Amino acid sequence: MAHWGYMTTNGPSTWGKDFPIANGERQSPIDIVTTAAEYDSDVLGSNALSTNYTPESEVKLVNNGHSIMCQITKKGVLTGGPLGKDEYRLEQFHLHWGAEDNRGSEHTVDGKMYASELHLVHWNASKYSSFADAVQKPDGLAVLGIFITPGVACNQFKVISDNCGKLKTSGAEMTVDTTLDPTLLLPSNTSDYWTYLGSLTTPPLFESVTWIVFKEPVEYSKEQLLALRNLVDSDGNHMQDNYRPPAALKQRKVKKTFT
Ligand SMILES: CN[C@H]1CN(c2cccc(OC)c2)S(=O)(=O)c2sc(S(N)(=O)=O)cc21
Ligand SMILES: [Zn+2]
Repeated sequence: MAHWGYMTTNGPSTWGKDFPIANGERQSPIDIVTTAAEYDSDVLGSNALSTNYTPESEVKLVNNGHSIMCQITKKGVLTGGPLGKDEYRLEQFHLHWGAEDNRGSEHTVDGKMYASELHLVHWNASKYSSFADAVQKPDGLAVLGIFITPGVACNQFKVISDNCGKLKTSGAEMTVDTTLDPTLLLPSNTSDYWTYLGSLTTPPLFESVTWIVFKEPVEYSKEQLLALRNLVDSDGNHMQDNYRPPAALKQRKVKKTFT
């Protein structure tokens, strides 16, 4: 098969050919229907979600042909909330975005799409020995989803948006000699989120992700969003609209931590 992507010929509607799990029981993203989400105080209220990230001393950026990714080298831990006592290690973060501000996020909220969505990918280091070991396990991964909306610039994201111009071709990598604290990429309110069991939103679409999607969006400037749209994908086209549309909820419940 031609390499998967987001064009008509290789996009989300074709992924089921090579990745039949595309039509599975716990696929992501989903449309979050806010009135159907269930407040669940015992599981969520008892131990708050907590992040303990170590700032990166240098920033490793990769254009992987589908997104721009930052490889994490320091020890960063996510635990609590739906993850219980398990400690999930931060592995990488990347984004999905649209060609215009009216689209680009993967999760939607009552049908509303945001301009972009940032994903911080973690693996269950309490139960598995490596990312590769965890990536296919039903409780192997946890991804924080942060909605991005046009507004003021996000200072911590500058190191990425300022270097997109040097990562214009698929496979391009660079290391920027500056620090980056992933904590500062999160919204100020990290108590209010939706959570559900889902999957990777790209091939191989493994059903191994506990999704945690924050209610509060983060603002990026127009210039920062434009920088993402100037990246080039593995087919040599402008990398944009690299989002999968919502999949069926099937027999799942979305939980929320706020009333
Ligand atoms: C291309 N994108 C995926 C890359 N991955 C990957 C890397 C190595 C091996 C592997 O399977 C064998 C998968 S990944 O696990 O880091 C993730 S997370 C994710 S998302 N959008 O759901 O947050 C997409 C991808
Ligand atoms: Zn993603």
